[in-house]
Amino acid sequence: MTRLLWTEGLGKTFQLHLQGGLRMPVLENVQMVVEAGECLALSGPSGAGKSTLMRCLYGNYGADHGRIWIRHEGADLELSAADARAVREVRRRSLGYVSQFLRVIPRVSALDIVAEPVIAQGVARAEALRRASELLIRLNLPERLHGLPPATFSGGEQQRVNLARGFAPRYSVMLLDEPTASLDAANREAVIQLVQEARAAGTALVGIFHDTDVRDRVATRLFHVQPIREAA
Ligand SMILES: Nc1ncnc2c1ncn2[C@@H]1O[C@H](COP(=O)(O)OP(=O)(O)OP(=O)(O)O)[C@@H](O)[C@H]1O
Repeated sequence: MTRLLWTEGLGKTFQLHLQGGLRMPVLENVQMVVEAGECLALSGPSGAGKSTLMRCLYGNYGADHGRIWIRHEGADLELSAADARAVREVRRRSLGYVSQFLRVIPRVSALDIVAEPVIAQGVARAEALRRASELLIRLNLPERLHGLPPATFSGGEQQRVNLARGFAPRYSVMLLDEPTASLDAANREAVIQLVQEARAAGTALVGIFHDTDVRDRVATRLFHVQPIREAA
């Protein structure tokens, strides 16, 4: 099997400067591997560190201990040691992140928001727009909304634009943070299909799915994030 994203002894401690420098260890010695075609669902109680782990994997939080590796452009790259330019390149080519909320850009249409990361990969604009439109239709976003900026869209509509933007570039590794949180049954189904197609194409996915029905249908494996008992 081909591992696409993995950690070695990953640790993360927050330091609370406003609380006299109190140290809050959240992740300790995390050994996680996700292979091509797998969808790993992070489990563990509220506050265990699932979102923190996702943010470390995307490079938003630095790791205090251990390493994070990603398969990028045919080679193993240590993401936890990569400089900002290399992280940007990994995010452009290999690593996608679908957060719960869309970052709306004033005056940019839903279609352009979805097509933008595809164009950034070097795909021709017409093809990127075609892919964007196809995904928005699959996610049931009414066509009259495709040309409008999503600032005034409903929460569920914005989340679907965000999902389309996440899936359009066909990254080899995807991180999904509650991708179905504000979706109705039909749209949850569309997301489940997208995850299954991505897996079939060899994508490795890591997700937080609080909806257990969705989790049972998309996850190939659970990864338990162990809560740490005491603050140091
Ligand atoms: N930026 C931060 N600064 C300080 N502490 C933080 C920060 N982010 C998270 N934490 C703490 O780390 C712990 C883990 O939080 P995290 O959001 O990763 O948990 P979670 O497992 O995703 O929880 P939930 O299922 O409720 O979303 C919590 O105790 C939280 O208060």
